[in-house]
Amino acid sequence: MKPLPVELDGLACERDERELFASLSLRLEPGEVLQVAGPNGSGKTSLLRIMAGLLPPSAGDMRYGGNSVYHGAGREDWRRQRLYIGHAPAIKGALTAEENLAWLCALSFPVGTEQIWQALEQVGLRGFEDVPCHNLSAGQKRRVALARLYLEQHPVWILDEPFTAIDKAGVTALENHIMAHAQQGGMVIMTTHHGLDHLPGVRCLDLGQAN
Ligand SMILES: Nc1ncnc2c1ncn2[C@@H]1O[C@H](COP(=O)(O)OP(=O)(O)OP(=O)(O)O)[C@@H](O)[C@H]1O
Repeated sequence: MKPLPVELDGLACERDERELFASLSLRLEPGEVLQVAGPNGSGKTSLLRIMAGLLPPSAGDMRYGGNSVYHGAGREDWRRQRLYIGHAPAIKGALTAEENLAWLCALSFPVGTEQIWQALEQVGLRGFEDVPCHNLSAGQKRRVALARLYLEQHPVWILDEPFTAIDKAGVTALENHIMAHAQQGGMVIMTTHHGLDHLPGVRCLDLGQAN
């Protein structure tokens, strides 16, 4: 499923009465990858949460296919279209990788055990399907969360620091998966301190220079 265009229209964010960014406007088309860059504290996570519809902007609007993602039917539609994976893996330690994925996907796109095992294999977790997640390493926990990118069908991915704690081979595999999603017409918005200059066509929004 191809996404519709995303438009940021004069977005601003204030936290604790400090302006992080203002007058942020841009348009993203299907097939685009946007890297949100900037120093620590510049507002990258805040912007991704605003774009995911989890934090209201202090000014401006964001539209998906022409409808505001903050109100009415546009809000509900946006939540069905976008997959947000935050910088914390957001998985439950007492549950296995398989149970975590079944639970996370049930909210939007119920999946079977076979599909979950295939996704866990894709992220290098074959043999760890039944292990409680508190017994996994930091990188393995993040891989469990990232397995959703192989399971769910959202056209827009919003990823906060997806490469954190991932080893070199895992980074390459994830970069390839992100680029393949874009080549199929999907859209990816992500923050990372990891350089992406080697990937063709990635747009960069630098919050360190946005004001
Ligand atoms: N829940 C919150 N309440 C108030 N202020 C917050 C909250 N979360 C973040 N902030 C503040 O907003 C600013 C931007 O934080 P944010 O996490 O968006 O930055 P970032 O660019 O993602 O940083 P990093 O590169 O360190 O992850 C920081 O000064 C932070 O203290």
